Amino acid sequence: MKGKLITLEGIDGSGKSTVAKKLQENPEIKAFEPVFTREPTRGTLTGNAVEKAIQSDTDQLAELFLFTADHAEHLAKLVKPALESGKTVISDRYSDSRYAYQGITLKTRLENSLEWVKNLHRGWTIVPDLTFLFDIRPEISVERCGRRGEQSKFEKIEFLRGVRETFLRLAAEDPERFIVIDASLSPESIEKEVAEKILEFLNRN
Ligand SMILES: Nc1ncnc2c1ncn2[C@@H]1O[C@H](COP(=O)(O)OP(=O)(O)O)[C@@H](O)[C@H]1O
Ligand SMILES: Cc1cn([C@H]2C[C@H](O)[C@@H](COP(=O)(O)OP(=O)(O)O)O2)c(=O)[nH]c1=O
Repeated sequence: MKGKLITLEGIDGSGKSTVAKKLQENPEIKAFEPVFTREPTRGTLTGNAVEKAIQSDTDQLAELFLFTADHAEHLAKLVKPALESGKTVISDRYSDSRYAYQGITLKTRLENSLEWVKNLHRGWTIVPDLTFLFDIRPEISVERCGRRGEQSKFEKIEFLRGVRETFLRLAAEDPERFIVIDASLSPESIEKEVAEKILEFLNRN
């Protein structure tokens, strides 16, 4: 039996991690014993490399390959084995983050950068069964990030506007897989909506 892969996507500060944490405590979700994970991975060789790249002025193409190497490692060591043993996997960020972020960072370097980045994944990635897009205006999410205290080089309003548009484009192209969430609402109402949709999906499949 193959398990289901559910991903949470959205720009920095859209509230993915907050909801992921709440889902982990939700008794009805817990009953399915999902594996919670994230990209970039934490504490791995590839995850550490990505962390250093994000904190420095790394070449954008090199950065794409580091994020993609981390995805390969994540798939091989965690996602694939879990799905093969029938488990549900819930990942805070996944391949769509590469399509949206690196699609933008590389847009002046590669012709049709979005397609190029998608093609790089073709043939070996595992496409999620369900993806929640936490949609929010970057003006709001960047302010939230400021309050959180972290600073990523990607947390710039103009840049995140492009990333948001790309995420929305990906969602429009694949409406069967994506559910777009209004991430400007309260954490409680977002968690309720996401949990309900996950339970509906898992009970149906
Ligand atoms: N729905 C929400 N409304 C207001 N603030 C929120 C909401 N969700 C998260 N936050 C706050 O915004 C910041 C970013 O949230 P976080 O979950 O870390 O976002 P992400 O994982 O998408 O980057 C945190 O300080 C968090 O407490
Ligand atoms: C997974 C991934 C993340 N990123 C970016 C998004 C974030 O700005 C940064 C770190 O991801 P993350 O730690 O998830 O940041 P946040 O909690 O703010 O959402 O890396 C990419 O550019 N490409 C990718 O493939």
